[in-house]
Amino acid sequence: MLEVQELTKKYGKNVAVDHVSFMVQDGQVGILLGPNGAGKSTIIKSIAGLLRYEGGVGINGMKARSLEAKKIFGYVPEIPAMFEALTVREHIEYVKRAYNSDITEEEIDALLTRFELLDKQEKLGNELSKGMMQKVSICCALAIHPKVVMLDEPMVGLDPAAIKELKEVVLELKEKGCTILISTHMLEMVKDLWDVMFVMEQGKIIATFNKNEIADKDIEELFFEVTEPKTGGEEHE
Ligand SMILES: Nc1ncnc2c1ncn2[C@@H]1O[C@H](COP(=O)(O)OP(=O)(O)OP(=O)(O)O)[C@@H](O)[C@H]1O
Repeated sequence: MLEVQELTKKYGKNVAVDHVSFMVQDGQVGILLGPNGAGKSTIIKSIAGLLRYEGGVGINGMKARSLEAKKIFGYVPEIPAMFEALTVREHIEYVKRAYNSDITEEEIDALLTRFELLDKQEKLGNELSKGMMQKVSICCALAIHPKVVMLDEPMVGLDPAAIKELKEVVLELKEKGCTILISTHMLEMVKDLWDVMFVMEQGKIIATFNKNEIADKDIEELFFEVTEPKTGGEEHE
């Protein structure tokens, strides 16, 4: 379970995230949606512990900054960061040891195969394309057998095969009872994945939708219902 309480982040005088609270339950996929600059990455980076913020973040009932919480928490950043001198496989081995993960060599092989990295496992971090880095970053997050996973714009830069694989991985994690939070503005990509959707605008959550409460409405329909009237109205007045 992921719980965010009254999260506020200011960059100088700019309030990027303004008293935001939300919750994603076990076995649910939460989607953070919103236009550029809405505050999605700031929320994600705050949850991941990369920023100082006001408010509270809970991971399975533990404080997000605690070591126990970090052990069960996988994070795929918007911009992947590689160790230049480690190979693809060494990245995963490194994470395995750092987190004391029980992932087996066979599972690592399977993960690399899924993301078409098996034949690239000896490539160094500084020899990878952006998409390959993104895939390594996803594999590293999965290698710790996480209970909570957060993905910041994960589809950007991935090829269609990797997008398909990632969607399947997300659904498998969900089946296992993991909590997943995905930040995106690519509505189409998360259509079949989401359980709860938080629509952001200017640092605030302006609408929350639960999939089981919205009948057969389309995710795009819902998004534009809450975001369009303001801009549309202004244009016609
Ligand atoms: N390091 C920073 N220093 C100062 N202001 C920042 C910084 N990072 C983000 N901001 C500001 O915080 C606000 C929210 O930005 P954020 O990156 O969280 O939005 P986003 O919803 O993730 O956007 P995008 O979809 O473009 O990634 C914006 O006004 C942005 O200019």
